Amino acid sequence: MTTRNITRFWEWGRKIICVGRNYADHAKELKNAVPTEPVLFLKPPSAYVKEGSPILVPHYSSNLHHEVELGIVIGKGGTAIPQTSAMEHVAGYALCLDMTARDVQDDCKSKGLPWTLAKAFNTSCPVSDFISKEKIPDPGNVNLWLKVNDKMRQNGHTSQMIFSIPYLISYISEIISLEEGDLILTGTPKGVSSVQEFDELQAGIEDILTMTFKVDRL
Ligand SMILES: O=C(O)/C=C/C(=O)CC(=O)C(=O)O
Ligand SMILES: [Mg+2]
Repeated sequence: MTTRNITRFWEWGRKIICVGRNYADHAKELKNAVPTEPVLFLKPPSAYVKEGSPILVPHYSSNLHHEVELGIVIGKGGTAIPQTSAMEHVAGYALCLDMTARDVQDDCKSKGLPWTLAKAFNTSCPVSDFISKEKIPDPGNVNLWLKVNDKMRQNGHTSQMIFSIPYLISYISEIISLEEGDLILTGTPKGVSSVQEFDELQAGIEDILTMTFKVDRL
């Protein structure tokens, strides 16, 4: 029997639950109201891509955006997890990108359709190596940044989140039971912008980790 290792959670085929509009400055830059409840959507495990492989622009989009986000790796599953014990369910963290076909998302929004085509395509979730819980003692207090071709585009701080990590774990798990190996993307700070074929994206979290991805087109 092969044993699964949580440090390679992206190979487990588990859920990716994404939180949207969790930073007021990002909600405002896209002219959205600041939410009073978390906005949720999903990506399939086929969205994962690791460094060394490219982010692919979907053939039906001409405006692919980067969104740098803190990912929470679930280590212990549960349903209706209380906020007070939520952090006991966290195995660790990952630096993630929520790649978004913004033109497609705008079209879906105007037609009242779900965001699947805009958010869930192959390679829409570039992910770093696993970051142990010990390396981030306070996940609500870390700096995230992203550069495109060496130019800083996003430079935010998780202290700016509207809904805290314990609140998100509790809120999500009441609706969608969490399982070991699931990943929660906690939303992006301001500064999202377009990327093109051949661009290089570099993202980092504090002085803990950086990751680099090239953009390609099928
Ligand atoms: O409502 C919109 O126009 C866009 C929302 C998002 O893409 C939400 C996120 O994914 C996020 O805030 O991280
Ligand atoms: Mg996002």
